[in-house]
Amino acid sequence: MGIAVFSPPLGEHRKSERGVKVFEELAERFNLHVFHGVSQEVTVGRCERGFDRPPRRSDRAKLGNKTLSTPYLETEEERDRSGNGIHSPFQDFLEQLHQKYLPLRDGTPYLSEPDLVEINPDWFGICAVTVDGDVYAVGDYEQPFLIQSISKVFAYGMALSDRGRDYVLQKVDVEPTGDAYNSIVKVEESSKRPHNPMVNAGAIATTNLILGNSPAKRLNRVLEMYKRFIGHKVFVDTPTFVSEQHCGDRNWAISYLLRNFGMIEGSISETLDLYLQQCSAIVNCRDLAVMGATLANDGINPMTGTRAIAAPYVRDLLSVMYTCGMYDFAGAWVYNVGFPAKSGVGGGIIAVVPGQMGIAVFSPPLDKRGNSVRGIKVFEELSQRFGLHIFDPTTSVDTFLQWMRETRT
Ligand SMILES: NC(=O)CC[C@H](N)C(=O)O
Repeated sequence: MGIAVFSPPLGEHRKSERGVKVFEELAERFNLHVFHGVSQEVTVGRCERGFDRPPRRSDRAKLGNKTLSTPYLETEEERDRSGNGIHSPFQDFLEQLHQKYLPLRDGTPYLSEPDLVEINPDWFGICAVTVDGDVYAVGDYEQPFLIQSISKVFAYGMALSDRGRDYVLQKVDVEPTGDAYNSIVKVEESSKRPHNPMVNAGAIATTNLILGNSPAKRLNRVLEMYKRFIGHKVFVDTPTFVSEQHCGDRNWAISYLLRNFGMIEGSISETLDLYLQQCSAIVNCRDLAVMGATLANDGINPMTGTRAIAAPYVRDLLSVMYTCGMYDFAGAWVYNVGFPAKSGVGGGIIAVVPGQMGIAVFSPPLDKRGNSVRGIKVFEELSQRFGLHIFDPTTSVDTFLQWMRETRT
């Protein structure tokens, strides 16, 4: 359906005041949010072409390979290079993507200070984990690297769980900035709160909200949260943390401004340390894909069955990833790729195909916005090839999972 509201009086941001209220209530009452209950089998608005209602399980079964074999690749030969020994045309496609983009040499890896660690610009891993727990992986998917800004999604989830949505929204807004991730220009008194939790200012304010009686206990809670999402313990890379603490004048400046405007409370060094520690956690591409799959699966880790975050907050994380996850490239990403994602300067990009799978790419060379160059290419091609854009009218994303299930052996 289409919905329209007409009412002339304009409220905040010059939008029809009654209009906004009506849409907020409609969305809430009928669960119309596109990321509501992402893992539910039948989702309003995801209609297969040719169906006059959302497809049911039986409809999708009927579609089978017939409809889907045309746009997708056929298996050329039996191969077993994936994370859990799956043979499938999707695995073959990931391998082809890897081969295709490995020679791409654009971009520069991020270093907080020169020669701190060695980063190989040719590291390149791709991993997809479905809500069934199937792993498709290629290249350096087990190479450890820094989670960096991808942590912002998960810290936001913690703040929401600790303080509730209403309180967090008062402290951190959800508006995209169109500025660089570490921009300081939009941190000003009149805005009352940082723009969104995916840029540094908003992320530092978000971390400020995480509960715990001491710095160590707060850090432990963050690490425990990562563990629920990943399925195993993760560690903070101490040299990176120390280096970012030492060289991160911009983040110190942002933090002081935030406190000056009353946007954060308490010790600046305590909050900034926790933020930098959460960024310095070591993960690999497979870990990120599992974290993405957990969000795709309504907050339950498909490998362990553990709930990592309460279901109502998953939608909030996916929404801010969708609108603000790729720094000042977020608009083009939504246009071209069209599913929620978050990048980090460590070279990782995590993405979520709601209800179906998490996908992660790791490749350190970054473009000038701080996004992995190979990562962007891989996601653009994956989205186009398999019609994964959430507004793609030709391919129901539910059907993609079905196809993956049917073609794997
Ligand atoms: N975009 C990023 O990944 C930035 C993370 C980095 N630790 C910073 O705060 O500047």
